[in-house]
This record gives sequence, structure tokens and C-alpha cells, in this order.
Amino acid sequence: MTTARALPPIVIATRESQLALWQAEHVQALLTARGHSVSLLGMTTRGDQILDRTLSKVGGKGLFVKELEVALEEGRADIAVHSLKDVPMELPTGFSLACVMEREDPRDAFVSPHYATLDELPQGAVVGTSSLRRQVLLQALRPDLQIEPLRGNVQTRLRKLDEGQYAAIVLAAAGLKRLGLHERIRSVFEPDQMLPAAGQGALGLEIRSDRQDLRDALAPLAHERSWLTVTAERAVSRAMGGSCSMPLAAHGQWSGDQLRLQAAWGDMEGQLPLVRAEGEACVRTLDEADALGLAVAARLRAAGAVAAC
Ligand SMILES: NCc1[nH]cc(CCC(=O)O)c1CC(=O)O
Repeated sequence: MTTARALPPIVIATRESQLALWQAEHVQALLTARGHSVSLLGMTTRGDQILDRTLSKVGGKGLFVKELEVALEEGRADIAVHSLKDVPMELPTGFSLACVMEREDPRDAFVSPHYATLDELPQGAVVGTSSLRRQVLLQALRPDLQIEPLRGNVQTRLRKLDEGQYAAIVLAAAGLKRLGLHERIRSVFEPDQMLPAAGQGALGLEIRSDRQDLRDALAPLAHERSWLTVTAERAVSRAMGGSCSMPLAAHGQWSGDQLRLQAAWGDMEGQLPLVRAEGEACVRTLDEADALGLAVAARLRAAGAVAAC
């Protein structure tokens, strides 16, 4: 018999977009089911405020996590829930990823009121995305398309699409599915067509490194395979100095205990042809996953990709 013991309440710091709130509430529900009492602390980040410029121009991924880390630092919150795609490869000193949860669909989705697939788009159609990765991969598939910037949270992007500013947009399938917007997905891109971003579709829980108590409490939420996969993907990104200002894709897929890791790199101006590389290894530990990522990054560089300094 287990003795009931009052667990200390847990506060989750979260951005206030619908997707961020869904993710925080998801973690809250899982922890509540395990007997914790959990509350949410909503906050607005610089990344949410600056909507008129592309992320690569205003400071990149860190913009969405900084304020949350300050809340952890000051003890106002215990956990920050992140879409791992938005989390810089190196966390600031004093912070760690307590765990990575089971990954949603990592693929990109094609969303359009009038067309079912990228192939159906007429010559020169306008496609909205501010992601440099999506931009260079789209141009590789369809050089005729006109790519226009598109920022804002998922709902804002869908509204801009519906207002007729774009013939189609590309969003992460995971975000749409989490928000119950599956029906907006006209088709998904297979990874061979449009390679996903490192960490896309996976949630990571960030804590202060000194909170061993939380590490233990969160351990049951970890998903081993997802953690290994995104560790390999994020190692590619780390080794390339990847950020929002570099078109970089890294995506792992399993067959048995073999992890196949594919990566693609494009130069910022879109002048050079895409560089692709891949590797495969039997991966059982986070260190082995990291090593696979570094090996694939080395192959990218050997094939002409240039790491940021
Ligand atoms: N950059 C914003 C962002 N960060 C995470 C997701 C989707 C959900 C996920 O990847 O977990 C999105 C939206 C998008 O790219 O369409």
C-alpha cells in the first residue's frame, strides 16, 4: 500500500498563445493525474510581441523562452513547457531539460482553401512562411513559387490565409492537431519532400538544474524514443550553430533500434543548392544519439554546408 503524501504544488510558466496554453494544460493534466497540484503562470514573451519582423532578424529562438527562464530563476514558476523546435540548442547555465515527452506528428502540413497539395498550386502562387527552412525547401520543390513572410501564432496565420493574402501556407502538423484544427490540413509533406525542423512536434520540459525534486517528478512523463530522436536532431543543429537565421532541417526515423538521421542545409541567401546528408546508427543512449547528430553535421559540412560561428 502506498501512503498518501502531499506533493508540493507545481507552477508551470507558459506563453499565452493557444498552442502554448494547450501544451501547458496537457502537462498540467498529466501531472494532476499523478497526484500533483499544478497551476499555470501565463506570460507574454518578446517573441510574441514582435510580429512585424521575421524571427531571424530580431534575435531568434531565445525570444520565446527568456521570460519563462526568468520566472524559473526567480522561483515564480517551476517548469517551462516548450515546443522543442523553439528552444535554443544550448540552454543558459543553470537550466536543463528535465525530459522530452512523446512526440506528435513531426511533419509539415500544407494548408490552403483552394488547393489540396503543393503540386496543385498554379505557377507563381504566393505561399506564406517566415521559416527559412520551409522557404528553401519549398523553393527546391517549386522554384516558381513566390514565398512571402508570415508571422504570428497559428490562428493569426490561418486568418491571414483566409483573408486571401496567400494561396497556401505551411505549418507544423503538430500545432494544428493539438489545437483541434486537423481539418485545415490538406496534405502532409513526407520527410523526403520537406524535411522537418529539429525537434518539431516534441515538447520539452525545462527546469532549473538544481531542482532534482522536479526531475524526479517529471521523469514519468519522458518518452525515451522521442528524447533520443530529438537529441540526435538537435545535435546537428548545435554543431551547425543553427538558429532561426539558418535554413536547417534535421529529422530522425526509426527502424528497429536503428535511427536514420537526415539533414538538409541551405545558405541564407538561397543562392547555393541545398546540401543534404544522412547517417544511421544503433542508438540506445542520449550520448549515442548526440554522436549520430555530430556525425551527420560533419557530413553536411564535408558536402559544403557552412556552420555559423
Ligand atoms: N515556430 C512556432 C512553432 N513552434 C512550434 C510549432 C508547432 C508545434 C511543434 O512543433 O511542436 C510552431 C508553429 C509552426 O511551426 O507551425
